[in-house]
Amino acid sequence: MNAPAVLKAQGLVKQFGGITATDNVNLELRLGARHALIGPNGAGKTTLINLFTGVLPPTSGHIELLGEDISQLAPYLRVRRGMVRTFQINQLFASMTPLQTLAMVVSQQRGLGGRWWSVLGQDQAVVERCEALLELFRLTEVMHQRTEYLAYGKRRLLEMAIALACEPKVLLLDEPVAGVPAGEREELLQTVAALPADVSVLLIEHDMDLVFEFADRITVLVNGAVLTEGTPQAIAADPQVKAVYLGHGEEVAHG
Ligand SMILES: Nc1ncnc2c1ncn2[C@@H]1O[C@H](COP(=O)(O)OP(=O)(O)OP(=O)(O)O)[C@@H](O)[C@H]1O
Repeated sequence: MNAPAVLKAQGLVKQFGGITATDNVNLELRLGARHALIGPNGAGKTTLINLFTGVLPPTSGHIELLGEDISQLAPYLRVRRGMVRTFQINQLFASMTPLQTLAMVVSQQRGLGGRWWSVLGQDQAVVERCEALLELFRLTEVMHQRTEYLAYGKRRLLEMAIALACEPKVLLLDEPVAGVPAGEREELLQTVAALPADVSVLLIEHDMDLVFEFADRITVLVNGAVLTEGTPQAIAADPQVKAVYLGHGEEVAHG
């Protein structure tokens, strides 16, 4: 039997003036899924993520998180209910270290508010959670370096660690390897592969190698609408998908 859906879009529409950026999208992310959302430039991936997170209100349609309608909920309340996203653009605190950053987020998450500096080193549970996150995201060696001096790949890892520190049930991963130099890619790919199994992940990605390595399910978005959805094998073999990608100078080179 299928795992239950943790995130659902039902008849989701977003119009900007005359442009329909999201066109009656139905999508289900299942518990523990490794689900990728792909589509050529301008297909509406970013708009869909903004609808999920609540940054944009839908023109019509509904979004359900863990069985509850969250369509009207403010973005921070969606985070609190377990849906967290990472960002394509670096939004890190340059002058803080990975340890300080994570201590702040973990403390906040545990209701210890802004007292992270006094908590750090004293609250064993916070320390242990930070250590585990630093380890999982391969940041232990650089935990005392200011973020502004970290390699780009390490900063992307820190972004993911911050997202995980929010204890998500649903993680929206926005292009985790975009712009990462070849030498730092492998570490990132391995880390994405090692994300906790109970966190359901929706990956938005242009990199087809990562999509096909990672995903057990793929949704293809074209002109704001779902073109098709299926297993990686089915998507790679789909002539419609090939046509869309070849038409945009990209390639679905797996099968
Ligand atoms: N704020 C906005 N106002 C007007 N049109 C918008 C706005 N945001 C997005 N669009 C339009 O909606 C469509 C979908 O854009 P979107 O950025 O969601 O696509 P995308 O798949 O994320 O593209 P990319 O892969 O290039 O990031 C495009 O035609 C875009 O021009």
